[in-house]
Amino acid sequence: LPRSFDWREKGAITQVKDQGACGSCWAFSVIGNIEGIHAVNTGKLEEYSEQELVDCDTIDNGCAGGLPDNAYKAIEEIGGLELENEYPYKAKKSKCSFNKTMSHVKVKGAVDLPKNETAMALWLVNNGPISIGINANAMQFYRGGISHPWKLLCRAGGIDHGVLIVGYGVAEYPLFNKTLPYWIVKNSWGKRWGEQGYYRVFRGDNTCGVSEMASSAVLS
Ligand SMILES: CCC[C@@H](/C=C/S(=O)(=O)c1ccccc1)NC(=O)[C@H](Cc1ccccc1)NC(=O)N1CCC(N2CCOCC2)CC1
Repeated sequence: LPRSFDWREKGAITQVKDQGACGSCWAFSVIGNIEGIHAVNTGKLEEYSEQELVDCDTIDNGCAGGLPDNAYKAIEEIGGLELENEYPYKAKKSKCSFNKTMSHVKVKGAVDLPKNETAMALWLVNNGPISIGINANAMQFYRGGISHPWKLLCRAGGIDHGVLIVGYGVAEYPLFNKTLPYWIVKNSWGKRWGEQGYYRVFRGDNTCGVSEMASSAVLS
């Protein structure tokens, strides 16, 4: 297992987006995963439409929430994903305008990863970025650095947000003879949030439930 890994360096991650005043985090998490897996499989990085999920995924609830596992199934049923610039984001649910001839990628299934951060890191290196559910309590006031809140302040059972793990690393603090392993997480609250839109969270003790709901699409 490499000591650190970052899919952004391999051109598999698109720019950070802003979901706006719409509870569509689940759609950004899933689209980010599919963009990454497609890039790893084909060498081509494309931006797919979160708005298509908000409008056309009838299993989930648009701006009122959703689950990645539902979304993968919905994309299979819808018949694929249009590009971001063909079906742009509006931060509100509107009539589904999916055009089957504009489908650029097809989902044929999904995998739920083991609830084990070492297995997740190995899977990430071999396959691509991972969609996860996370308790966002520690993200509301995050300004940067490696977030490692007390368990009782960020319960693994209180998952309420969908985000994307794009890599992992280890921070060294020789002065204190300390090393901190962390996950690199892509959020969907704009580039000005956190570290240019990213969140680094401690890796190794299921902080904020990072290993509770890890999943990925399987592309055809
Ligand atoms: C109102 C929805 C808010 C939205 C994310 C909004 S958010 O703006 O990113 C944010 C998150 C946390 C703090 C502050 C702001 N949250 C979700 O979509 C979360 C994301 C999530 C939760 C658990 C595991 C994985 C992913 N999901 C949810 O909110 N839900 C899960 C699906 C559920 N459906 C009910 C009907 O039957 C189908 C399922 C609806 C509630």
